[in-house]
Amino acid sequence: MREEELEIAIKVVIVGNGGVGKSSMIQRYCKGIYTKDYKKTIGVDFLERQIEIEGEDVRIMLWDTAGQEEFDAITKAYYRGAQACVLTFSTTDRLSFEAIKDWKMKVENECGEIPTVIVQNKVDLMEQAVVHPEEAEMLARHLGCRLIRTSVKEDVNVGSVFRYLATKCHHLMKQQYSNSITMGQPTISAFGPTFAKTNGTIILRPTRKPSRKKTMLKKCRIL
Ligand SMILES: Nc1nc2c(ncn2[C@@H]2O[C@H](COP(=O)(O)OP(=O)(O)OP(=O)(O)O)[C@@H](O)[C@H]2O)c(=O)[nH]1
Repeated sequence: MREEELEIAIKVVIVGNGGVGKSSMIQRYCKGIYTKDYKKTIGVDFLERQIEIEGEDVRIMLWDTAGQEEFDAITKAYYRGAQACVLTFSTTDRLSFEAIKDWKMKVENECGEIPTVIVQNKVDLMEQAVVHPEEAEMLARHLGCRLIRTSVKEDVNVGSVFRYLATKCHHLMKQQYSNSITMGQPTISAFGPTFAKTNGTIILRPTRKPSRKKTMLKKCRIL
Protein backbone atom coordinates (compact mmCIF):
# COMPACT_ATOMS: atom_id res chain seq x y z
CA MET A 1 0.00 0.00 0.00
CA ARG A 2 1.32 3.40 -0.90
CA GLU A 3 1.74 5.93 1.86
CA GLU A 4 -0.47 8.54 0.22
CA GLU A 5 -3.42 6.17 0.40
CA LEU A 6 -3.38 6.28 4.17
CA GLU A 7 -5.43 8.59 6.29
CA ILE A 8 -3.88 10.06 9.39
CA ALA A 9 -5.96 10.87 12.44
CA ILE A 10 -4.63 12.38 15.63
CA LYS A 11 -6.44 12.45 18.94
CA VAL A 12 -5.76 15.57 21.00
CA VAL A 13 -7.06 16.09 24.55
CA ILE A 14 -7.61 19.61 25.85
CA VAL A 15 -7.38 19.85 29.64
CA GLY A 16 -7.25 22.57 32.28
CA ASN A 17 -9.39 24.04 35.06
CA GLY A 18 -13.00 25.04 34.48
CA GLY A 19 -13.60 28.32 32.69
CA VAL A 20 -10.15 28.74 31.12
CA GLY A 21 -11.58 28.57 27.60
CA LYS A 22 -11.15 24.97 26.44
CA SER A 23 -14.57 24.62 24.80
CA SER A 24 -14.25 28.10 23.30
CA MET A 25 -10.87 27.18 21.81
CA ILE A 26 -12.22 24.08 20.14
CA GLN A 27 -15.30 25.89 18.86
CA ARG A 28 -13.13 28.65 17.48
CA TYR A 29 -10.81 26.22 15.75
CA CYS A 30 -13.40 23.85 14.35
CA LYS A 31 -16.37 26.14 13.72
CA GLY A 32 -14.80 29.60 13.58
CA ILE A 33 -17.18 30.92 16.24
CA TYR A 34 -16.85 32.49 19.69
CA THR A 35 -19.52 33.07 22.32
CA LYS A 36 -19.30 35.10 25.50
CA ASP A 37 -21.54 32.72 27.41
CA TYR A 38 -20.03 30.19 29.74
CA LYS A 39 -21.63 26.78 29.56
CA LYS A 40 -19.73 24.33 31.70
CA THR A 41 -18.78 21.12 29.89
CA ILE A 42 -20.42 18.05 31.36
CA GLY A 43 -18.10 15.12 30.86
CA VAL A 44 -16.57 15.14 27.40
CA ASP A 45 -17.28 16.69 23.99
CA PHE A 46 -15.68 15.98 20.66
CA LEU A 47 -15.10 18.00 17.48
CA GLU A 48 -12.78 17.50 14.56
CA ARG A 49 -11.11 19.37 11.76
CA GLN A 50 -9.00 18.30 8.84
CA ILE A 51 -5.86 20.19 7.89
CA GLU A 52 -2.94 19.63 5.57
CA ILE A 53 0.52 18.96 6.95
CA GLU A 54 3.38 18.71 4.47
CA GLY A 55 0.96 17.90 1.67
CA GLU A 56 -0.93 15.23 3.57
CA ASP A 57 -4.43 15.32 5.04
CA VAL A 58 -4.42 15.05 8.79
CA ARG A 59 -7.63 14.70 10.75
CA ILE A 60 -7.39 16.30 14.17
CA MET A 61 -9.87 14.94 16.68
CA LEU A 62 -10.26 17.35 19.57
CA TRP A 63 -11.53 16.02 22.87
CA ASP A 64 -12.91 18.71 25.09
CA THR A 65 -12.88 17.54 28.69
CA ALA A 66 -14.66 19.08 31.67
CA GLY A 67 -12.39 21.18 33.85
CA GLN A 68 -14.40 20.66 37.03
CA GLU A 69 -12.96 18.11 39.40
CA GLU A 70 -16.34 16.45 39.88
CA PHE A 71 -15.99 14.98 36.37
CA ASP A 72 -12.44 13.66 36.82
CA ALA A 73 -13.42 10.01 36.90
CA ILE A 74 -15.32 10.33 33.62
CA THR A 75 -12.83 12.46 31.71
CA LYS A 76 -9.83 10.30 32.63
CA ALA A 77 -11.17 7.44 30.58
CA TYR A 78 -11.15 9.65 27.49
CA TYR A 79 -7.47 10.56 27.80
CA ARG A 80 -6.57 7.04 26.83
CA GLY A 81 -5.10 6.78 23.39
CA ALA A 82 -4.48 10.52 23.09
CA GLN A 83 -1.56 11.35 20.86
CA ALA A 84 -1.16 14.98 21.91
CA CYS A 85 -2.28 17.25 24.72
CA VAL A 86 -3.10 20.91 25.32
CA LEU A 87 -2.67 22.09 28.94
CA THR A 88 -4.69 25.27 29.28
CA PHE A 89 -4.73 28.02 31.88
CA SER A 90 -6.25 31.48 31.96
CA THR A 91 -4.31 34.75 32.22
CA THR A 92 -6.77 35.90 34.87
CA ASP A 93 -6.98 32.75 36.98
CA ARG A 94 -3.99 32.02 39.20
CA LEU A 95 -5.30 28.63 40.35
CA SER A 96 -5.64 27.44 36.79
CA PHE A 97 -1.93 28.23 36.25
CA GLU A 98 -0.94 26.41 39.43
CA ALA A 99 -2.95 23.38 38.36
CA ILE A 100 -1.04 22.85 35.10
CA LYS A 101 1.46 20.38 36.62
CA ASP A 102 -1.38 18.26 38.00
CA TRP A 103 -3.15 18.22 34.66
CA LYS A 104 0.05 17.11 32.96
CA MET A 105 0.39 14.31 35.48
CA LYS A 106 -3.21 13.16 35.00
CA VAL A 107 -2.75 12.90 31.25
CA GLU A 108 0.67 11.27 31.56
CA ASN A 109 -0.74 8.63 33.87
CA GLU A 110 -3.07 7.51 31.10
CA CYS A 111 -1.06 8.25 27.96
CA GLY A 112 2.62 8.35 28.88
CA GLU A 113 4.68 11.19 27.41
CA ILE A 114 3.01 12.69 24.37
CA PRO A 115 3.58 15.97 22.48
CA THR A 116 2.17 18.68 24.73
CA VAL A 117 1.75 22.45 24.67
CA ILE A 118 0.91 24.82 27.46
CA VAL A 119 -1.64 27.39 26.38
CA GLN A 120 -2.04 30.66 28.22
CA ASN A 121 -5.46 31.80 27.10
CA LYS A 122 -7.28 35.14 27.45
CA VAL A 123 -4.25 37.30 26.66
CA ASP A 124 -6.72 40.00 25.59
CA LEU A 125 -7.10 40.49 29.36
CA MET A 126 -3.39 41.06 29.97
CA GLU A 127 -4.10 44.14 32.10
CA GLN A 128 -5.85 41.82 34.58
CA ALA A 129 -3.06 39.22 34.48
CA VAL A 130 -2.32 37.31 37.68
CA VAL A 131 0.55 35.33 36.19
CA HIS A 132 3.86 37.01 35.34
CA PRO A 133 5.04 36.24 31.79
CA GLU A 134 8.33 34.88 33.15
CA GLU A 135 6.55 32.48 35.47
CA ALA A 136 4.69 30.97 32.54
CA GLU A 137 7.90 30.67 30.54
CA MET A 138 9.69 29.04 33.47
CA LEU A 139 6.93 26.52 33.93
CA ALA A 140 7.02 25.65 30.24
CA ARG A 141 10.79 25.13 30.38
CA HIS A 142 10.47 23.08 33.54
CA LEU A 143 7.85 20.80 31.99
CA GLY A 144 9.65 20.66 28.65
CA CYS A 145 6.67 22.01 26.69
CA ARG A 146 6.20 24.88 24.28
CA LEU A 147 4.19 27.82 25.63
CA ILE A 148 1.67 29.42 23.27
CA ARG A 149 -0.29 32.51 24.28
CA THR A 150 -3.76 32.74 22.82
CA SER A 151 -6.85 34.83 22.83
CA VAL A 152 -9.72 32.72 21.67
CA LYS A 153 -11.88 35.82 21.84
CA GLU A 154 -9.66 37.81 19.46
CA ASP A 155 -8.69 34.71 17.47
CA VAL A 156 -4.99 35.01 18.26
CA ASN A 157 -2.74 31.95 17.86
CA VAL A 158 -5.45 29.31 18.18
CA GLY A 159 -4.54 27.72 14.85
CA SER A 160 -0.84 27.61 15.79
CA VAL A 161 -1.57 25.40 18.80
CA PHE A 162 -3.09 22.61 16.76
CA ARG A 163 -0.80 22.98 13.77
CA TYR A 164 2.22 22.69 16.05
CA LEU A 165 0.91 19.52 17.69
CA ALA A 166 -0.25 17.96 14.44
CA THR A 167 3.14 18.62 12.85
CA LYS A 168 4.94 17.02 15.80
CA CYS A 169 2.70 13.96 15.69
CA HIS A 170 3.03 13.72 11.94
CA HIS A 171 6.83 13.66 12.23
CA LEU A 172 6.69 11.05 14.98
CA MET A 173 4.37 8.93 12.92
CA LYS A 174 6.63 9.13 9.88
CA GLN A 175 9.60 8.18 11.98
CA GLN A 176 7.81 5.20 13.47
CA TYR A 177 6.56 4.21 10.04
CA SER A 178 10.04 4.15 8.55
CA ASN A 179 11.39 2.32 11.61
CA SER A 180 8.73 -0.32 11.23
CA ILE A 181 9.58 -0.71 7.54
CA THR A 182 13.23 -1.18 8.42
CA MET A 183 12.31 -3.76 11.02
CA GLY A 184 9.80 -5.64 8.92
CA GLN A 185 6.36 -5.20 7.42
CA PRO A 186 4.06 -2.89 9.33
CA THR A 187 0.63 -4.23 10.06
CA ILE A 188 -2.05 -1.90 8.84
CA SER A 189 -5.51 -2.42 10.19
CA ALA A 190 -8.68 -0.43 10.37
CA PHE A 191 -8.45 0.59 13.98
CA GLY A 192 -5.35 -0.86 15.45
CA PRO A 193 -2.36 0.97 14.37
CA THR A 194 0.32 -0.54 13.93
CA PHE A 195 3.55 1.22 14.33
CA ALA A 196 2.54 3.84 16.89
CA LYS A 197 4.62 3.28 20.00
CA THR A 198 1.95 4.53 22.35
CA ASN A 199 -1.67 3.47 22.54
CA GLY A 200 -2.08 4.07 18.91
CA THR A 201 -4.13 7.06 18.12
CA ILE A 202 -2.18 8.16 15.17
CA ILE A 203 -4.36 5.91 13.18
CA LEU A 204 -3.33 4.78 9.78
CA ARG A 205 -6.29 3.50 7.95
CA PRO A 206 -6.33 1.97 4.55
CA THR A 207 -8.77 4.25 2.84
CA ARG A 208 -9.41 5.98 -0.40
CA LYS A 209 -8.72 9.70 -0.32
CA PRO A 210 -11.75 11.21 1.37
CA SER A 211 -13.97 13.16 -0.97
CA ARG A 212 -15.26 15.40 1.80
CA LYS A 213 -14.42 19.07 2.18
CA LYS A 214 -11.05 20.10 3.55
CA THR A 215 -12.54 21.27 6.78
CA MET A 216 -14.83 18.67 8.12
CA LEU A 217 -17.03 19.48 11.04
CA LYS A 218 -18.66 16.87 13.09
CA LYS A 219 -19.84 16.88 16.64
CA CYS A 220 -21.02 14.07 18.77
CA ARG A 221 -21.90 14.47 22.39
CA ILE A 222 -20.40 11.68 24.41
CA LEU A 223 -22.34 12.24 27.58
N1 LIG B 1 -11.81 37.51 27.49
C1 LIG B 1 -11.76 36.25 27.05
N2 LIG B 1 -12.70 35.35 27.43
C2 LIG B 1 -12.61 34.09 26.98
C3 LIG B 1 -11.58 33.66 26.12
N3 LIG B 1 -11.77 32.35 25.85
C4 LIG B 1 -12.88 31.98 26.52
N4 LIG B 1 -13.40 33.01 27.19
C5 LIG B 1 -14.61 33.01 28.03
O1 LIG B 1 -14.35 32.25 29.20
C6 LIG B 1 -15.54 31.59 29.62
C7 LIG B 1 -15.27 30.11 29.81
O2 LIG B 1 -14.98 29.54 28.55
P1 LIG B 1 -15.20 27.98 28.25
O3 LIG B 1 -14.66 27.74 26.89
O4 LIG B 1 -16.60 27.59 28.50
O5 LIG B 1 -14.28 27.31 29.39
P2 LIG B 1 -13.93 25.79 29.65
O6 LIG B 1 -12.49 25.74 29.96
O7 LIG B 1 -14.40 24.94 28.52
O8 LIG B 1 -14.79 25.47 30.96
P3 LIG B 1 -15.31 24.02 31.52
O9 LIG B 1 -16.29 23.52 30.51
O10 LIG B 1 -15.96 24.34 32.84
O11 LIG B 1 -14.13 23.14 31.70
C8 LIG B 1 -16.61 31.89 28.57
O12 LIG B 1 -17.43 32.93 29.04
C9 LIG B 1 -15.80 32.34 27.36
O13 LIG B 1 -16.52 33.25 26.55
C10 LIG B 1 -10.58 34.62 25.71
O14 LIG B 1 -9.64 34.37 24.97
N5 LIG B 1 -10.73 35.89 26.24
